[in-house]
Amino acid sequence: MVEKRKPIPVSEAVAAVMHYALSGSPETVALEESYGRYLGEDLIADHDVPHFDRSRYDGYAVRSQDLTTASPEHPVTLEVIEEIGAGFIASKEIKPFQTVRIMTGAQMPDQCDAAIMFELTEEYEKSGRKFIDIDRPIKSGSDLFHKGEDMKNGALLFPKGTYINPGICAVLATFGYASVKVMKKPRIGIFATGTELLDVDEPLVPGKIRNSNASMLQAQLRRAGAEPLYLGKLIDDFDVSYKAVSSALEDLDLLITSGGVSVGDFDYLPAIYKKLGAEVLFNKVAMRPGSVTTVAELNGKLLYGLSGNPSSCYVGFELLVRPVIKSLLASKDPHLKKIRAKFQGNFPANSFSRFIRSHLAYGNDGLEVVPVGADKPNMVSTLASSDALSVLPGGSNGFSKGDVIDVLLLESNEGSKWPW
Ligand SMILES: Nc1nc2c(c(=O)[nH]1)N[C@H]1C(S)=C(S)[C@@H](COP(=O)(O)OP(=O)(O)OC[C@H]3O[C@@H](n4cnc5c(N)ncnc54)[C@H](O)[C@@H]3O)O[C@H]1N2
Ligand code: MOO
Ligand SMILES: [Mg+2]
Repeated sequence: MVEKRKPIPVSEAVAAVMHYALSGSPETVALEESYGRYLGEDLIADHDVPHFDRSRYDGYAVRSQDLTTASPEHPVTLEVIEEIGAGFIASKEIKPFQTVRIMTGAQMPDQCDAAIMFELTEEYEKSGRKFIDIDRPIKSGSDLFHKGEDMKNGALLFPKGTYINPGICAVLATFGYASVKVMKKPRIGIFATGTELLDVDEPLVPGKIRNSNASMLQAQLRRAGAEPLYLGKLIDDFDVSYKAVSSALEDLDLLITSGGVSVGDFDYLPAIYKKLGAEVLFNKVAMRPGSVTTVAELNGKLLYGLSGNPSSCYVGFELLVRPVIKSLLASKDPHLKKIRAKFQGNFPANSFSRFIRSHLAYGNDGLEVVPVGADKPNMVSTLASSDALSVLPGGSNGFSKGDVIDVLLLESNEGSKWPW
């Protein structure tokens, strides 16, 4: 008789896997390799940025107290005594009613407290000496980049686990990090099971389909910040699959299989977990797609039996594998980013929670979430056009256009804490 599985709520499944989420360790990479990685330590400013007052414009460095009476009728005249390009510093003391030409970004002379752009001055020569006229008062501090205004010495800039975007690369360079401590990429193995599977470069034949889950999972793993190790496809044979799974575990943080996890005659994963002595945390989750998602634990390592159906595999990954990877990457918000948006579909009541492949759109009245098409679990086309999942909790009366619902973002580097 076929085994009757007891579905557990999505929240319980998430809690069960997060119980085994380990913290990862850091490694050092060159700054140029750090983009897209996650900080392996808190980033703390060890000096002010900028570390000196700088001119905002190509113009003149002035002493604002010289200009308090300046007006179009009575401009104030200053003598120009030298010129400072970016990278140079003043060599002379600037006395009352003196000024220096200064270029954008150059260090302000100590005696000057403001800059004024060339365009607001009149320059002329008299008896071989250079002068400018200024026809307005200048506030102390104006048109400067002030010492420490960007980042203050001692400030915690970004905590460990922050995703390194191009701006953080700039900050790292600013503080002299030629090499950067980043979190090691979790090493995640993938097997695609199914005798029906053809390799991507094989021609179609009756009864067989190309293996799309392996490519999809590798991309999902990369998007989550992990290093995928594709270990190949396995035919639906117990001995072959058992041997492959048991020998793969050693060198991995976590193992994913796709397919072979339901109650079919050739679904061998449940029996493999049994023979391995792994503890099955759950083998049915009250969600669609992905209800057959099974997770087992062996010596603290998680074995994910994701569904063979592409959409079920995809959703099972995003809800249950991604947060474990993000924890290994030191994220404090490891779950998919959750926002609220106006639902643009109509779905009947369902006892299982539904995660509808969707697109987030910017409507005239705010964010809208639009189901992208048929929601059958075998479909890959709808995955291709999804950047969000509409969350329709189980046990409700159904959802209609205009309802404001939870939406999970698939492409965001931000995340959410649990519970959503
Ligand atoms: N009697 C029941 N039958 C099924 C149930 C159930 O509860 N009772 N659950 C259904 C649900 S829901 C799902 S989802 C699937 C899950 O099946 P498995 O995870 O065991 O996966 P397979 O049977 O191996 O394959 C399912 C489907 O996916 C295709 N597939 C598999 N691998 C790949 C791949 N790498 N790339 C592309 N497509 C793949 C495979 O050919 C099948 O069509 O079970 C239902 N049945
Ligand atoms: O629930 Mo299955 O896992 O739809 O696709
Ligand atoms: Mg099956």
